[in-house]
Formats: sequence, C-alpha cells, structure tokens
Amino acid sequence: MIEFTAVTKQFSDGTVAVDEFSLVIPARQTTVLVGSSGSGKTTLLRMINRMVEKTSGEIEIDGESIYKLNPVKLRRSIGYVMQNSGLLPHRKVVDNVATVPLLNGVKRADARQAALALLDTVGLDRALADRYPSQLSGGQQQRVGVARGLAADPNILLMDEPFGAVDPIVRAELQQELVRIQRDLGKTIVFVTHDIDEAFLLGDQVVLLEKGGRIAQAGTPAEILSKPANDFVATFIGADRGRRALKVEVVNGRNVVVDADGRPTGVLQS
Ligand SMILES: Nc1ncnc2c1ncn2[C@@H]1O[C@H](COP(=O)(O)OP(=O)(O)OP(=O)(O)O)[C@@H](O)[C@H]1O
Repeated sequence: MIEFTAVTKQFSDGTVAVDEFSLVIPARQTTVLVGSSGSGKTTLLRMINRMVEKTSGEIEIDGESIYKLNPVKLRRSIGYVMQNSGLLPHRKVVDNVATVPLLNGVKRADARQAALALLDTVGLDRALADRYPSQLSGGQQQRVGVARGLAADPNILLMDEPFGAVDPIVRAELQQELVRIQRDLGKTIVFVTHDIDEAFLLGDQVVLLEKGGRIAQAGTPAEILSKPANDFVATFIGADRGRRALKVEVVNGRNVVVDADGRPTGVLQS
C-alpha cells in the first residue's frame, strides 16, 4: 500500500504542481491517475520513487516513510515505465532489460536468463533479444520497457503514459497484455494517462485529477460512471455522450442497447 498524506510539490520557479494531495493506493491493484495536461500526474508518480522530492507532506509504503529509505535503493526497488520506453539506444534489448538487476548485483548469466524469461512475459520473441532498440517497432519498444520495469521483480510498478505514443491498434494490444500480466503477477501498479477509456479499462481505482493534483473523484470505474461527483467529472468522462449514455430499445422482443446517438451497440442478455 502506498499512502500520500497532504503532499505538496512546489517547483523552484514557484509552480505548485501538487497541492495537499492525500490518497491511499491499495496493494496488488491498479490505480490510474487520469487528468488533463498539467494536472500533476507525472509529478505525483515521480514522488513515489523520489525522482521528484516533495516540498511537504508524507508518503509511506507499507506504513514506512519513503524519506527514511536510501533514495537510490528505493528507486531500484520500484519499476518505472515511461512513454518513450526510455531504453538505452546503444544497448541490446536483453541488456536494457537486465540493467537494474545487474546494478543490484545479480550475476550476468542469471540476469540474462531472467531477462529472456521476461521477454516471454511481455509477449516478445526471444529472437529480438540481441537487437538494438532502434531495430524494434514502437510497440515492441514499449514491451521491452515493461519488461525492464518488471526486471527487479518490484512490488510496485509506476507507468507514465506507457502506451501514449503507439497507434490505437497496438495500444489496445498492449493494454490487454497489461491486464493479463497484472492478473498473473498482482503488482501494485500506479498508471498515469490522460485517456479516460484507458483509465476505466485498466483501473481498479481511478483517480480523476484537476489542476494542482486536486482529486475531483476517486473510485472504481463503476462508481464514477454511475455517480459522477460533479460537472467536471461528468464532462471529463463524457457521461452524456456516445457509449457512456446507453439506452434500451425493444426490437423484435429483445432489449437492444443503443448509444447516445441512437446507434445499436449490443443486446441485453437475460
Ligand atoms: N521541473 C519543473 N519545474 C517547474 N514546473 C514544473 C516542473 N515539472 C512540472 N512542472 C509544472 O507542474 C505542473 C504539473 O506537471 P506534471 O508534469 O506533473 O503534469 P501532468 O499531469 O503529468 O501533465 P502531462 O499530462 O502534460 O504530462 C505543470 O504546471 C508543469 O508545468
């Protein structure tokens, strides 16, 4: 479990990116931080592994303040996946995946074997292990990024818009892979996106943020869909649009579900 209590981050130029933010992030679930650009998502994520230092407040992991831990050790114990994979261009795929285990003192041959197994986990052919990142597609690079994030077998995986830069079809594939990986591994995942559909697909807990990391609403997708807390949330999730506002029409004695524009999307099963 990760717990933020009244956390504020003010950058040196005076920008208050996060203002008195409090949240419990349960273990072994996926929590998605979603909000528009500049709402403080990345800042919040990076405070968990101390890539960004707080100005005030407290962050605890399993009841222990992260400020009592060695920052380098903390960072290496938490997986981190970013939008443009962040792979080292001059290192082969397998070496990119093995980077943190090697830093943690794992023997080279063991780290390589573990890295190859992780390529299986993320759905990549082992034949790609000796390629360089530039010889992979964007989607493959992101899979390597996920494998690298998992390499130290962290309890916590931080993911910052990891699928933001790939095309919609590959993105949908990567999302499904993440759902499967999470089902198998049960990590505590904190996932940042500005895409509400992605948030509802992946999140056990979805946290909608306004400027300054202000929580507009936090809950399960069903809770948020069924009861948007305010107009901001309703607009953000598109509560009255498309397939968020379904209606039933009886056709041939069956309940046909139509979207807000009257387009049929399916049939209710009894
Ligand atoms: N190093 C910095 N110095 C000053 N201001 C910063 C710094 N990093 C971020 N900010 C500001 O803090 C606010 C929150 O930024 P942050 O990157 O956390 O938002 P975000 O929700 O992740 O946005 P995006 O979706 O565009 O990545 C923004 O106003 C941003 O300009």
